[in-house]
Amino acid sequence: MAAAPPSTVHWIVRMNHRNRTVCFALLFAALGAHLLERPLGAPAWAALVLQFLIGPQLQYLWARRSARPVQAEFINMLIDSVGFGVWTAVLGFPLAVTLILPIGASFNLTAFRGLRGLGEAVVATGAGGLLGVVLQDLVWLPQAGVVATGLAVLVLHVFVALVALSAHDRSVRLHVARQQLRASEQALQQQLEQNQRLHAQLEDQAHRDPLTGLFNRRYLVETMERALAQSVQQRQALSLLLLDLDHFKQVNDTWGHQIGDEVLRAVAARLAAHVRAGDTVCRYGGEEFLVLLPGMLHAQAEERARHCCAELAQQPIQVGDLRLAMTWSIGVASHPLHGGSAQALIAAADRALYQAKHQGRNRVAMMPAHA
Ligand SMILES: Nc1nc2c(ncn2[C@@H]2O[C@H](COP(=O)(O)OP(=O)(O)OP(=O)(O)O)[C@@H](O)[C@H]2O)c(=O)[nH]1
Repeated sequence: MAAAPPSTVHWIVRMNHRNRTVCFALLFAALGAHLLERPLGAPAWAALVLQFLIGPQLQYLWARRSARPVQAEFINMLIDSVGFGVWTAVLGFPLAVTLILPIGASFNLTAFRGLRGLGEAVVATGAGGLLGVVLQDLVWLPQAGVVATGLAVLVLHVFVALVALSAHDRSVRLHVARQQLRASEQALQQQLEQNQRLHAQLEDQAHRDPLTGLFNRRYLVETMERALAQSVQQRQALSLLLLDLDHFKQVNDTWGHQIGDEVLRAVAARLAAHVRAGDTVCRYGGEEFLVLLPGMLHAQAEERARHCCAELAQQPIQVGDLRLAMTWSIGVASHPLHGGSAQALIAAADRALYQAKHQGRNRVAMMPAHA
């Protein structure tokens, strides 16, 4: 069965309507029993019916249609308090009624409006009492019959029980709502973390070459600008190696493009395995790679390049059963020796690489300072 849609009537209006309907019916009986002992005529009965049987429904209709239902309900509670005062005085201040009606009025208004509500309840009930004295003169009949007294005490019990039930119901709902809120907060947090992971993954992918997994040229440009700025600031050297596989076209032509891809992957893995933590290895072009070496002096970079050259020349690339002898031609450039910008350094390394190729390949070359 589908759950009933939540009511659109404010919960204070609903709760007071339920409490009034039940308690006022009992109050009608309790005050009616007093009236039987003190016949005050038809107008008193009419007033009793109006306030305690018809009143709760009229008050509810008015409050639920009001643009400000809580404010309307507050006025309803003041009307209740004035009415209680009038009835207490008119009936001659019978003991039980004199106790429970002001208590009920104060309890309700205090629950909704705090200390201010308590003051308002006292004033409204007192004003009602004065009005009752004006209407009826001051009568003093504190004694009442057993039925009237018993009914009055029953009303107080029922009223307190109804209010306690509402408080319990609201605290249970609050607890459930808090748990739901916590669960959705957790779900949101997880979603956020997943999004952050995805974002980091995507960002990493955007910086990677899909074939070799090395950084791509775009990433290199960004990184090199940063690394250079840092080198200038810290007055440190920065070197770069531009490596190009020799006669790579022959691999493709002889063994096919797929084997060529495997060779590129294998040389990329070797390069990546031989760098320091802060170095950046990237695939610069087809069979061209670039290694950025922050803090490395030119002589050390040259040494590193020679090591790369020797290592590849001595250890052929293994692709399945194939052992392919490959060699590097490497151009070396350094900051500040060959310039202060990424563009100048790459151009110097490129010229050196061209020289290495021109001189017969499988070698390292570098340009003179600021050539
Ligand atoms: N398999 C494969 N080949 C590529 C890739 N990118 C570029 N190439 C090939 O790399 C080869 C580069 O050839 P060239 O520029 O003539 O250079 P090379 O044969 O290495 O000769 P030198 O550099 O002069 O020693 C071309 O055949 C390209 O098709 C790639 O991602 N995979």
